[in-house]
Amino acid sequence: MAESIIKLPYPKPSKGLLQSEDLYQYILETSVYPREAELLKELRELTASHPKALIATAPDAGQLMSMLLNLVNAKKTIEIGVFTGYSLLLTALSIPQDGKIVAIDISRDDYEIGLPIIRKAGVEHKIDFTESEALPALDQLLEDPLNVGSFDFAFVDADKVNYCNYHERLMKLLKVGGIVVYDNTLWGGTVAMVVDELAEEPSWRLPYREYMIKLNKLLAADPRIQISHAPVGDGITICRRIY
Ligand SMILES: C[S@@+](CC[C@H](N)C(=O)[O-])C[C@H]1O[C@@H](n2cnc3c(N)ncnc32)[C@H](O)[C@@H]1O
Ligand SMILES: O=c1cc(-c2ccc(O)cc2)oc2c(O)c(O)ccc12
Repeated sequence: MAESIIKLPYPKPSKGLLQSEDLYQYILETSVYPREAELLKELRELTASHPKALIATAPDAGQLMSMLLNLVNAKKTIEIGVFTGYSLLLTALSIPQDGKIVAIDISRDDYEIGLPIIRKAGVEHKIDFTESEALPALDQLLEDPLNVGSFDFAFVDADKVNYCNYHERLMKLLKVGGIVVYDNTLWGGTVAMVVDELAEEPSWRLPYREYMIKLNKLLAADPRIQISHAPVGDGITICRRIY
């Protein structure tokens, strides 16, 4: 109930994706928040006071991801872009006790904000956090032949400029049948905007729009994957490696 009266101080990433913000709130309040694990809610609420709260993974996208993790019985996963750990905790809660997550972020600082809640959830043992640029970290994983074709699931939510580079590496790390989810693939609806509409957008957001358009074309043309471009959160593209 309280959720409906909390006003966020920034435009929500659903902007442009649904018919209205009210409809997005309806989805969150009817179908997402009531099913959200208590400690995930605690982490989301803790993150809401962070100056960069806007970049956290949207809870409706997280809910779909959790279902995908369960559907493929994911045990060995990669997360690129941790921030305070909403999607990380969600993943850790969705995989079995002996599951493992290679979590990569250039900074540990924000991860440490959420870490006490991850510990309270009793899932820290599933997480191998690496403070690094993601590209060299993925290249290092690829050096071990045991990692090649071994991951069930990956979530990419970091520097948009490198998503296409991450894709090439993840195609090698994922097993056939494995899933990679890319976040922000509708970039606030801007991917479909025409020049006049883009004039309303802050200029710093425009390069990210270009990266997402490039990624969307690359994914649509990649015969190694089956895809679904889902308008949840800020848009996610679900890719299943088929060979
Ligand atoms: C959108 S946030 C991730 C949100 C997170 N998935 C969540 O659920 O809250 C992006 C994160 O990517 C990290 N990042 C940016 N560039 C990176 C890079 N080159 N390699 C790894 N992490 C990076 C940032 O430090 C930031 O924490
Ligand atoms: O506004 C943002 C910005 C990012 C972002 C930009 C550059 C990086 O190196 C990492 C992240 O990511 C966002 C995001 O994931 C989101 O869901 C909403 C907004 C933003």
